[in-house]
Amino acid sequence: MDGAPLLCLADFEAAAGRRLPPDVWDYIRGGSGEELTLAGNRSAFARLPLRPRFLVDVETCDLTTNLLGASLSAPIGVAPTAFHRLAHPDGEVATARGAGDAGQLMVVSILASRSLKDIAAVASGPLWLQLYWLRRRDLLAEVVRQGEALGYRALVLTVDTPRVGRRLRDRRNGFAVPPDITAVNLDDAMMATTHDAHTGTSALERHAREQFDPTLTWADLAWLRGLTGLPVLLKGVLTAEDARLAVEHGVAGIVVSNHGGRQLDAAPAAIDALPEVLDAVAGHCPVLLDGGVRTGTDALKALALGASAVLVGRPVLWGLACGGASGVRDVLGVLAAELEDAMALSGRPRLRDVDATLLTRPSG
Ligand SMILES: Cc1cc2nc3c(=O)[nH]c(=O)nc-3n(C[C@H](O)[C@H](O)[C@H](O)COP(=O)(O)O)c2cc1C
Ligand SMILES: CC(C)CC(=O)C(=O)O
Repeated sequence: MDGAPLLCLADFEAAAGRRLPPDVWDYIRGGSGEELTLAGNRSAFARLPLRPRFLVDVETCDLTTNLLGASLSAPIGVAPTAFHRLAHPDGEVATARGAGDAGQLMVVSILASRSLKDIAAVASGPLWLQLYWLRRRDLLAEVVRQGEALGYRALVLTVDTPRVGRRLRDRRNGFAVPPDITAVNLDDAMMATTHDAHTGTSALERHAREQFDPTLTWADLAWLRGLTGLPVLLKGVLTAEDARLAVEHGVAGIVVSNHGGRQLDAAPAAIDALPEVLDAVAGHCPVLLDGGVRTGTDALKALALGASAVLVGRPVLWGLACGGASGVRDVLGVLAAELEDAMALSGRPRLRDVDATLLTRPSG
């Protein structure tokens, strides 16, 4: 790693930005359109002050939790992001090592650049598998079967990507995935278009237009459920209406997410969408959040509103770029240490003490 100590996630971001090629850096950091939602994910956290309580014994703060049967050292996990080999030659294998060392959950993207098998072989923590609904259902089914056989414990179907958002940085850069980095769990021929660079367009946008199935509806979930006994979560839910439908369709969990501001620009900030989703879900399943979580106090705010856990996307790629597996472990470790600190300093030593009174004065 660089000489300067990396003390917070912003330090990892700055160091990663110095290491990665400019087009890869733009792909990772960018959002869609005017990047309003990307900015909103951060500014919405900044608008929420915390209400600390004092004269509470905070000598020991307990961050351990259980999510769908998995024990975690903290309610913090790795959001699914594509092609980790863009950030480090070992790719998702390094990420899985780092997340396992940190005792935290990793959600592996269907567009991972290392095999599900190699990732599972090094993972000491729980793995979930994220899916995009492909037009080639045979390939989708095969990935699900493989994931289940390898011990992945849940499926996370991303619903916010019937096509890829208008990511102008990638279009300007004519971004394409380098030829030596591929989504190895899918068919080579199917993935070939991800490598086609054309100025003014994004290869990933074109690829998704061809390969992602935009006709997906609620009725199709039954097909996925019929393939597997694994719990299915939906990622990308932002409204009470969809949350209610998700519960009616028997999902095991929901990830409130706007895809890190990369899909519909002007979608609400993730933390702003969380309360209406939690309200609609009414405790029927765990609700997680991702989007803009950069500090322990951000995580604390999401937990105070009722999230079961938070996931981080870009920060994990920063950690990977800075130091492979140990960089990922350190990013997750810094976030957990900051959360522990925030719990102590706000007088909430156990996760069950982290409730809405941290944000809003109780009535009466
Ligand atoms: C480079 C990159 C690749 C991503 N790839 C995927 C993906 O393959 N599947 C998916 O469901 N979400 C993907 N996402 C979205 C993340 O899962 C997550 O929603 C988002 O990064 C969270 O916001 P954060 O980066 O502010 O933490 C990607 C995000 C980034 C930045
Ligand atoms: C190819 C893309 C759909 C991967 C992704 O989810 C992203 O870049 O945000």
